[in-house]
Amino acid sequence: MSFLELRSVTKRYGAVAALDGVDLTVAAGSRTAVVGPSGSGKTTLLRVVAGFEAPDAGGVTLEGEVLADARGAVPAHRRGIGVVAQDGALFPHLTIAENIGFGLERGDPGRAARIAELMAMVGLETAMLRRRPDELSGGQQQRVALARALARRPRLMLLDEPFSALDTGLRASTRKAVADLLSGAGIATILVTHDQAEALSFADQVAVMREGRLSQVGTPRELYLRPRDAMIAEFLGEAIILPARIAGGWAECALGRVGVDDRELSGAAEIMLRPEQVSLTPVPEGWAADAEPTPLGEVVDTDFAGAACTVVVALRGGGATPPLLLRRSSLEIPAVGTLVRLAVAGTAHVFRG
Ligand SMILES: Nc1ncnc2c1ncn2[C@@H]1O[C@H](COP(=O)(O)OP(=O)(O)OP(=O)(O)O)[C@@H](O)[C@H]1O
Repeated sequence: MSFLELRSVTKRYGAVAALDGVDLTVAAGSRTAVVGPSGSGKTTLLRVVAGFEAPDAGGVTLEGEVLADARGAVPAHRRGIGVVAQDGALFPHLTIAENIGFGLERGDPGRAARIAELMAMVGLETAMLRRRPDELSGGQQQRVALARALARRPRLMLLDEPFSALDTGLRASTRKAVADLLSGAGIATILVTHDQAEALSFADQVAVMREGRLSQVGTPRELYLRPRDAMIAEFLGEAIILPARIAGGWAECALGRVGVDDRELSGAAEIMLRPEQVSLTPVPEGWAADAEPTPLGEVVDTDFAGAACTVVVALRGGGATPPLLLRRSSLEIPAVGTLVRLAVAGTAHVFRG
């Protein structure tokens, strides 16, 4: 039995199928990230699990308990599920202590201690308890929202883009702190995010949504290295997609002969490489071509961006192949016009049509 199971869940708004027969399972204590284009149904999925919406068809079970099916739905406050929204949605007129304690019994003698414990869990100073939300930074407010959601000891935590309002550095550190906290507490989590790097680093399982359906579900590594199609490939990072002829586990393509991850397929197909698989070495003056043909290219553009600068390379004899967009550190950017040799590390992924 899975911890959380969605079976053929459908949710319509008029003519729009926001969810169209979604099957998803989430293991106890695991972290799932849901990504997909705007309007693909990610928030609706969370709302159905939380109990803010009832599915039109299909069912949701948590630890074997039916939360929603054709017969009805358990109300949101009886599901034991915590929710943190994009803006934290704190009550602006209440103090931090009152916000965190909102779902706790007023007369409970252990209330103050529990609030202090939750503050410590999310790494906030108890001195902040008397402040109001607008006296805290965005990252601190998100931690308070998390503490409030943790207060009732949820079985499952739903995070709807909780880090999107934070700047890059704070976002990464808050995400790490939240991930460690939820894992430490053994709470299964579903995170909705627009940020592919966030999805890949946060989750054990990534689910890609498209038009109300799950296009692919797998580990971050599977989805990044073996996406089912070009849309998923490009959704999860930069991709070099080339036409190729495949035979015996090798592809002939604009980058020469490249090993592929599909030994059975033969014939024409598209292959995918991640930019970090392609290395470039400037060709020295007076260099004579090897007996072994080496793919060559010319640097036609560069863009400085610190640790991950862009180097655009037009392939020599690449025909209609668009220039390759590669990433290099600030120490390794060749000048525009440099002739470079290209080499591929690892295998290319073949899209099976
Ligand atoms: N309350 C509603 N009434 C009518 N249509 C809705 C409602 N909520 C969502 N929809 C529609 O359902 C579809 C899925 O919306 P949803 O908010 O789940 O997408 P999303 O993937 O979370 O999008 P985003 O990334 O932009 O937040 C969209 O076409 C949206 O317009």
